[in-house]
This record gives sequence, structure tokens and C-alpha cells, in this order.
Amino acid sequence: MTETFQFKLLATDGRARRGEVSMPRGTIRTPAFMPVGTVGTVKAMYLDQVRELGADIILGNTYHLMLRPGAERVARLGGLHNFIRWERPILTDSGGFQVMSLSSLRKLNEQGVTFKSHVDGALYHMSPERSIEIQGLLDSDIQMQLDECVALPAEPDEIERAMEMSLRWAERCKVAFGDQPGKAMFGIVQGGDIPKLRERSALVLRDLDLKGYAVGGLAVGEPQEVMLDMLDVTCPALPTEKPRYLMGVGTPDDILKSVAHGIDMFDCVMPTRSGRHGLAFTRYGRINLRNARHAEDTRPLDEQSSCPATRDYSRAYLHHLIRSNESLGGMLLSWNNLAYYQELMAGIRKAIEEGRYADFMAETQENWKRGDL
Ligand SMILES: CCOC(=O)Nc1nc2cc3nc(NC)[nH]c3cc2c(=O)[nH]1
Repeated sequence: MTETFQFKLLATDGRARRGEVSMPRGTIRTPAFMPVGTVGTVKAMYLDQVRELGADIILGNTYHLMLRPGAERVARLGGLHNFIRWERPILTDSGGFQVMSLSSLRKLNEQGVTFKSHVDGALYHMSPERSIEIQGLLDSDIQMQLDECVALPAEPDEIERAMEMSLRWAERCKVAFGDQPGKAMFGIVQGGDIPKLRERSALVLRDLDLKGYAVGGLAVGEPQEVMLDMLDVTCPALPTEKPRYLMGVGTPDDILKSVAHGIDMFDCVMPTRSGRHGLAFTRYGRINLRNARHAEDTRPLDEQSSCPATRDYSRAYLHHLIRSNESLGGMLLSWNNLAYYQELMAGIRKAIEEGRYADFMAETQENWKRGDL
């Protein structure tokens, strides 16, 4: 814990990095997976459980919280940490991505984003300055610049326009954020699947001397190899002594490979959302508990796991709960999936420390092929 925001590189193995982000509210062991707490809750989980599984930081969504309960209300209630009872670091997104994907009506111009709330249909205007103000009202520890993320495939001039606007918004967000020693504002590299735009975005953001850098505009419909190719261009253009956060990523395989390409932080709804729909992630691959073949399978998901949801409940019971659409089904599979993701991250961190990341990656991917036997 420190009064300021510090990132320390502890070990490297090829382009994989083992590091530590120290902030007043706690230390983040990297590579890190950040569970997504969209409207102030990691769905179907108690935050004590989320912490016990090894999470050092969670994500909050500015877009959702500003609509309900409202940023000023959260501030009146003592900030997001007190509201949700999570005293460690919280990273809030700018809301830009959710607006793009959730709001029915949205107009975007130099001033910012105007959108219609999916909650009550009211019109809102989100400028870069307002986005930082909202994240400040939430008392967020890591705040994201407002950006424009373009879904792929997209026209090059559309990708360039959005990337250049995101750069101008990054500058405005930096001014609005000012100097908050115990907090950080991260820039977001855009540029779609175009190497020279990715490089320009990273280099201009680097010159802004921000505390950390997110790689945005990926995991938006492109094949995995395109995403990894963009990391090959982007990571070398970013400062080595600052954390790199790949937004919205991803599957365990995406994470393994992105760590090998130099990424330090991840967030994804995959473990929680897919858990609620019956998908279990295990060390031997994915298991869809909706499938009838589990109806009388008395085995647990993995008897060697330290997670009760993984070790103590039969697949038959999990199948029954999911088929019956019972809340406990989503709770147990969210618990299992977050436990698996955090176990994977702990394995990744240890393998980098011991200089055996390539072997760890190969073993892990081999085990996934075993299926659920
Ligand atoms: C989490 C911070 O989000 C932002 O402030 N903007 C942003 N969010 C993204 C979220 C994404 N999720 C995915 N795939 C599931 N890709 C994403 C990209 C962005 C982005 O470019 N920009």
C-alpha cells in the first residue's frame, strides 16, 4: 500500500511480465483478472467470496451507475467502496463502451456522447470531463478516459476518425483528472486492426505520460490472431514501466496468449455471465451443464479444487439447478468460474516468476483438450 500509484516489474519471461500495482487501497498482483461488478455487484457473488478467490481489484461500470443509482447519489452515500462494501481498488470504465453497446439512441461528436438511457429513456450527455467527474464522484481508484470503440470489421477512415477523437478526449480527460496522487487515469489505445493507427495512438498517449494504458477496440468481433497481431504492434510502443490493460478479454486461452504478448491486466464478464447460463470453466476445459449427459453424473466438476462449488456439488445437481433456472445454479457456477480464473492467474504469475511460462502455457492448453472425461 502506498500513498501514490506505483507499478513495479518483478520478473519477466519473454514478453510476459510479473508485476505489482501499489495503491492506497491495496496492491494488485499482475497479471491480474478483474471481476466485473457492473452495477456495483459481481453478479451472483458476495464480494467477500470474490476477495477470497484472490481478486485484488474489481471493475465498476460508470454508464450503469450514473443511470442508477446516480453518481451524485453514490457520492452522497459515501462513494462506491462504502456503498458496495469493497475496500480494495476499483477500476471504473468511462461508460463509452456500454453506451455504444447498450443505448438505443446515441449521437457522438467532438463534445462527447449523447445517448438515451436504456433504464428510463431519458437523454444524457457524456463529455470527457463529465466522465471523469462521474468516476471522481464514485471515488474510483483507476479511472478510464472517455473513448470511442469501433466494432470490427470497420472502414479504415472510420477507425482513424474514432482513434484521433479518442486521442483528443484523452488529453481533455487528463486535464479534467488533474493531479490525484492515490488514483490513476489510464489512456485507451485505439486504432482497430490497422497497425500504423495502433502505433500512432500508443505513441501519442505515451507522450501524455499517464499512469497506465489500456488497449481498447479489441475483442469486438475480430479473430483471436488479429487481436494478438494488434498486441504485437501496440505493446512495444507502450512504456515498459507502466501497466497494460486489455479491455474485455477474455477466455482463458485469450488471457494465456495475451500475457505472452505483454499484457498485465484483464477484465471480462465471461466467467460470471457464462456461469449464469450453465457454462463451467475447469482445468480440463469447458463443461456445459445444460447438456442432458450430466443428468446422472455424480462426479463434482473437479474433486481436487479448493473451491466448494467445484469440489462438493455433483454435476447432476448443477445440471438440475441450471435446467430449473434456479438462482443457486448461477451462483455455484459463477463461484466455480471465478475460482478457476483466479487459479489460472495465480498459475500464470508463478510460472513467470519461475521462468517457465512457455511450459505452463503448453501444459494448461494440453489439459483443456482432455475435456471433462
Ligand atoms: C473498461 C473500460 O471501458 C472503457 O472505458 N472503454 C472501453 N471499454 C471497452 C470494453 C470492451 N469489451 C470488449 N470485449 C468484450 N472490448 C472492449 C473494448 C473497449 C474499449 O475500446 N473501450
